[in-house]
Amino acid sequence: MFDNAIFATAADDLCRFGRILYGRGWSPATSSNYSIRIDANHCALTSSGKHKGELTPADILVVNMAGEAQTDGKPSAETLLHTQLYQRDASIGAVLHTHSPVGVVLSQIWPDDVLTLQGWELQKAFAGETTHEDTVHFPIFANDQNITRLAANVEQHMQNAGQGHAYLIRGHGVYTWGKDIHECFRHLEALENLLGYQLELLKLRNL
Ligand SMILES: CSC[C@@H](O)[C@@H](O)C(=O)COP(=O)(O)O
Ligand SMILES: [Zn+2]
Repeated sequence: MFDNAIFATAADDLCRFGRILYGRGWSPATSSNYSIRIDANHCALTSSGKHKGELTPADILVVNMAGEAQTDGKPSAETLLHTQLYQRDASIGAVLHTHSPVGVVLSQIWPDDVLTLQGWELQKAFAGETTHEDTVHFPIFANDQNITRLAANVEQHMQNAGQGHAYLIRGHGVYTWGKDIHECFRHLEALENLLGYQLELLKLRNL
């Protein structure tokens, strides 16, 4: 079982952040999914197919770490990409997945399977990063409609190369996480801006 009061607070937070992320243009046309851990075995998660700018608590459900719904509703099609993170790291308290134009376009054109950034002050917005002189790595996974296989692919990569702060899915979007929804949102904002800088550099260099 889970604590209903903690779930209700998490559901309110997910609705509030949905309005913010939709307002930024990062979650168009029902895309994206968001979650907040409510205890060791459960998270609050957006239901599948909902408009992210108009979420109400009725659009949020509880899933266990196997991705099984514990309350009424249809869980996000990408539930396993959330539970994969919660299962591997007990310190993760929130996960945000968005479809921002910058993330989608950059992931589509970037030729390598990892995006390495260095030299940007905003890298320090990621927990544990202390200097622009370090490099941050964002893997880019091939998009896959088989989410079980994609989640296994992500887990395998993290076991081999480390967890990092975020990853991209080619032509699809980004996933990032944090100890709570506030840190997770900070990571997402940093990621969006860093990807934007990189895309702008590519444009300028092609001029
Ligand atoms: C509306 S296209 C986007 C979806 O296919 C998916 O990638 C997505 O982000 C939202 O899926 P959902 O099942 O609503 O959580
Ligand atoms: Zn998606």
